[in-house]
Amino acid sequence: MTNVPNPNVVDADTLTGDLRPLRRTAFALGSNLGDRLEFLQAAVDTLTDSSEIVPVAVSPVYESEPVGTPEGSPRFLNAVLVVDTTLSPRSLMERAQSTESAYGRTRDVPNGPRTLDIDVLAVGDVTSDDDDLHVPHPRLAERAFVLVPWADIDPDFSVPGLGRVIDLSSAVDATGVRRLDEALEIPA
Ligand SMILES: Nc1ncnc2c1ncn2[C@@H]1O[C@H](COP(=O)(O)OP(=O)(O)OP(=O)(O)O)[C@@H](O)[C@H]1O
Ligand SMILES: Nc1nc2c(c(=O)[nH]1)N=C(CO)CN2
Repeated sequence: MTNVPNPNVVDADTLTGDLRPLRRTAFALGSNLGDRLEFLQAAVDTLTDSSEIVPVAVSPVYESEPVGTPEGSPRFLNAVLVVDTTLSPRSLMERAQSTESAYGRTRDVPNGPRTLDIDVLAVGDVTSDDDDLHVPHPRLAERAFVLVPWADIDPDFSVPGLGRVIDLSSAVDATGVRRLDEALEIPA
């Protein structure tokens, strides 16, 4: 049987202007290679350099030991960027991946050190179970390095199927997730 598009399913990217819903969206930013703070700032600048992505807040920066990475991997800096956007989860992931590539992210060693890692955490109340796109991000509820910064800036956001960010954050062990004095900026 051929694959006939379902006329009742609207791809948000094909809609224009006011027809597209504006969705509260969060990106997780991470770096454990090179000038980590500079790479996180580059991610904020690049992701928000679009009329379709309106920055809402960027979290403080946290440092933590790497979780689930090869022995001897360097420590991570992590932050969360919250935006409002009309773009679909897939467009957002494509922007995240092109931004990672622009700042030297390679994928040669599984879970190896990376200049920049950007995950799409959640896009409003949308869910996706495609093989290459899981939204909300399937590992977010176990990651203190994601939930602690996210709770700083959007505690009441309700993650589909999981509940409020602040409640998820309170439920994880945040030992070793250390807030730094250095701050990221949202471009003017
Ligand atoms: N919500 C999502 N955000 C970003 N990538 C996703 C998402 N869902 C699925 N992926 C897929 O995950 C693949 C691997 O991404 P990546 O190499 O950045 O993983 P990772 O950061 O090492 O691990 P993790 O996903 O546990 O943070 C990507 O090619 C992408 O297709
Ligand atoms: N502390 C910390 N550990 C990790 C991180 C990360 O961003 N921070 N990202 C991973 C894969 O994306 C695996 N482990």
